[in-house]
Amino acid sequence: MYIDCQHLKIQFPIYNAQQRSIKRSLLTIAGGGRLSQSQGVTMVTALDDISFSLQDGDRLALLGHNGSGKTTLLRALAGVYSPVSGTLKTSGKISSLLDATLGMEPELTGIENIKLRSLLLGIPPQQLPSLIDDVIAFSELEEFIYLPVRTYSSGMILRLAFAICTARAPEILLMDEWISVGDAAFKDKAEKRLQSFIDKAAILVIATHDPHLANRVSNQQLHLEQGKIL
Ligand SMILES: Nc1ncnc2c1ncn2[C@@H]1O[C@H](COP(=O)(O)OP(=O)(O)OP(=O)(O)O)[C@@H](O)[C@H]1O
Repeated sequence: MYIDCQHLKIQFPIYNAQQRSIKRSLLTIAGGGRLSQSQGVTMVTALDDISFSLQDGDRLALLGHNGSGKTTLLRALAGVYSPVSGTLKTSGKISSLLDATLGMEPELTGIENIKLRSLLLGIPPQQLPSLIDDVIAFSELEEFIYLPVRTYSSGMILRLAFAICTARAPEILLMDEWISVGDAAFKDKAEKRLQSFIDKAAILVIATHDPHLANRVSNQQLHLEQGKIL
């Protein structure tokens, strides 16, 4: 498994920055050239000339101030954004803990949501019964697992989503900050499961503002500033 990223550039066109005065003031504020004009459209350069390679066993922490490009890089790795230039090659199944509750269907029961997620994650049907047992036991939702998810509290939805997302070992794992789930009693249990889930990943990329966490979980760090590597 690997990630090979060379000279990656990601830009966003902003189509509604129409007024000349807005454009001029934005371009002035931006300094370092992150906002530019192309054929009358304002472009934000979120990432510019990003190169790195990761192999099995690598744990990369992305550090940087708000707006430095960490989330954009994770989304590009997940295939959400295509590069304007540069190349991004990956080998291995990518799992992302960017938004655990994404894709949860409120009208379906807990059990049905587990089945739906398993399908989306490509889990073989023969593994489904043990996965369902594991998620039910871990999430502690008991008989609520047979009710529609819209009847759950926000904490119950998070428990279910977290239990599903962390049920199978990932190959390449992308995380935006360290996720924290549930009340005090559940948090300890969730932390242990998360740590063992991360340990099983061949490659980890985590964005964080916390240098202590970065030192604890990573063996490589990338400091971003205004979309570039410092
Ligand atoms: N969909 C979008 N459209 C336009 N600009 C965007 C979009 N997404 C991100 N940007 C811009 O790209 C830059 C990088 O944003 P990004 O969300 O990657 O930063 P970040 O390092 O994750 O910040 P934070 O620590 O606040 O989460 C910012 O200037 C932001 O305004």
